[in-house]
Amino acid sequence: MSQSLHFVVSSSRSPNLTLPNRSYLKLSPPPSNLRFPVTFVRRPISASSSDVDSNSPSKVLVSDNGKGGVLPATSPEYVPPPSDSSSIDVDAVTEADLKENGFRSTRRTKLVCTIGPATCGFEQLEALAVGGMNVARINMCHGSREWHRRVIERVRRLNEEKGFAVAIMMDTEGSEIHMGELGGAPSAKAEDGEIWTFSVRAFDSPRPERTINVNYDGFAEDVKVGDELLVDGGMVRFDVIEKIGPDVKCRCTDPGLLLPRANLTFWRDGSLVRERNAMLPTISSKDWLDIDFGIAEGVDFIAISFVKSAEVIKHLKSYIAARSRDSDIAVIAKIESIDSLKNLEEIIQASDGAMVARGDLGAQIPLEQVPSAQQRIVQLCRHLNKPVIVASQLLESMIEYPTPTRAEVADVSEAVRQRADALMLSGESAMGLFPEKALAVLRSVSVRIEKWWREEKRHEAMELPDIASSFSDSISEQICNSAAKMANNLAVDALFVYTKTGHMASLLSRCRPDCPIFAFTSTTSVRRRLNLQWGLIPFRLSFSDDMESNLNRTFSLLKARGMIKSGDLVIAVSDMLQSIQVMNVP
Ligand SMILES: Nc1ncnc2c1ncn2[C@@H]1O[C@H](COP(=O)(O)OP(=O)(O)O)[C@@H](O)[C@H]1O
Ligand SMILES: C=C(OP(=O)(O)O)C(=O)O
Ligand SMILES: [K+]
Ligand SMILES: [Mg+2]
Repeated sequence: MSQSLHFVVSSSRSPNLTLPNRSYLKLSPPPSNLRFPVTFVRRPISASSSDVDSNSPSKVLVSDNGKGGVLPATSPEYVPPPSDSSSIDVDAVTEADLKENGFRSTRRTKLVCTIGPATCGFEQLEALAVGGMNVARINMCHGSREWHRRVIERVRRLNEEKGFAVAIMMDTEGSEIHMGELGGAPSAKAEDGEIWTFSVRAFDSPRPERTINVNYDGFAEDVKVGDELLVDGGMVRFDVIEKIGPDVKCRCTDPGLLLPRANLTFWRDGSLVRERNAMLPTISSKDWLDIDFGIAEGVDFIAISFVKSAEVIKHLKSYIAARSRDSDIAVIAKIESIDSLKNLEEIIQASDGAMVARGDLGAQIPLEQVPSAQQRIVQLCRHLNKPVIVASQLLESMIEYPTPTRAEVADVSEAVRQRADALMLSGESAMGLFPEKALAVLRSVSVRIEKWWREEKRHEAMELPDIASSFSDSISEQICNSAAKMANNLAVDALFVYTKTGHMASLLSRCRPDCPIFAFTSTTSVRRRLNLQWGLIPFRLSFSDDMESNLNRTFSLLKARGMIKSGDLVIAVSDMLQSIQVMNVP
């Protein structure tokens, strides 16, 4: 059976348009001069595309025999066609994935990799991109600006030469209290019962034995004898036993390895001590210099550590808007402090996205409260239509071992099941022994859990609240909600969205539909930014206000590359023409 359908939700959108009433939103009958004959064919989800991974980047590529490795989906020699106004930009890995596995099995959860000494080379970065890295994160806590500049350059070159759209996220150091450099040593071992001195004094090299420099001047004033000092949220513990001027003497109670620049917190009667250190600025003077660096380098995201209030986010956004030409750097609020949990909704509202920074969060609130905080942050971000990253210790054991613990796989699964936009690797990719394998685990677990969720239809009946702030936005939101619902009900192969700013694409992503979302946008920076959002496959394509010609061009370009085929069922929406169109690819 086939029949013709055509949904058009009225005409074009203009910011100044005042809409008379809601009857404006209507489904028009098929016009007699229907130029898009729409054939609607019902078919089962599994009819055409395989949900099973084959030899693709989505396959489980990690083996614990020590030999397993990432099998690149494409040859490293791949050179994408030159981009001009008549072409479409998509990376080789996505292209191969779509061709080999069909739309259904594309990965929806995005992957962020922290770049460090283990992954900063061009080939290493390329291996990560081939392995599915969507965003490269540089952490300004470590390394020099010159080091970070070279990483950014390599990622940019990779994008240009190989057609990737890997975005760059710069993460600020923030005013955290941390240890100094250990005089060049990679680590220092603290044994049970040993007395160590923590001091704001700077020491000459070589560092005196059992002495640690602390970066915060008020340290000795804030701590009290009897406090507990936690290194890296409890990897090593000390009791404060004596204060002598700037020096704080501590006895080790939980032995372990001290790493350079490890984070320090102190606890009194079971709670985090918040004295003068609570007054430290969220963005330090060093952070402002790093932010200037990030703006000059044109990074895509700036993640702000230890956010306490929405004000700091608003302040930074206006700073960026005044300095960055296109002001298109997105600001990500890292939720990792008690204050950020208190002001969560307004912080997320003010930001362009959030990160559940579980490392420091778990050092600021009792560990057993971290999972519920994570769930709350992920849900709130989805309600407010902000991308959310779940970060820290997802595969911590893979810093040293080629295979994850079962508990780590369960943790990754839970984040995917919560439908977070993105998962992040920290030490696993920055300085671990198996960065590509860790990425492959995130990839295969994501694909498998997403598939499970679709099969089981584990849609929690999440009623998304209305978030539009204008009637025009409300139309976009309703169109996207309806289009996503239709896409599920009709089991379409893909949603297409033509979007200039990316807003409509994010509204579709927010619905977490069963099919992938092909997001067509005319600028490379928007394309890169969309790479952080759940379910979006961003393409760069120059398009016009004429949806008919956009669709025809897209179909022929994608067909020529073998990424779609005649008969695929597609729903298209756009932010120029507020419409929902259902059609088979001609
Ligand atoms: N640019 C870098 N240079 C050197 N080491 C780095 C760099 N980035 C990250 N690392 C290493 O990887 C570890 C994990 O990274 P991350 O989680 O981002 O930092 P942190 O542990 O300080 O919060 C760091 O502790 C550090 O040892
Ligand atoms: C991601 C985090 O921040 P950073 O790695 O910068 O400490 C965290 O604390 O979990
Ligand atoms: K940081
Ligand atoms: Mg942190």
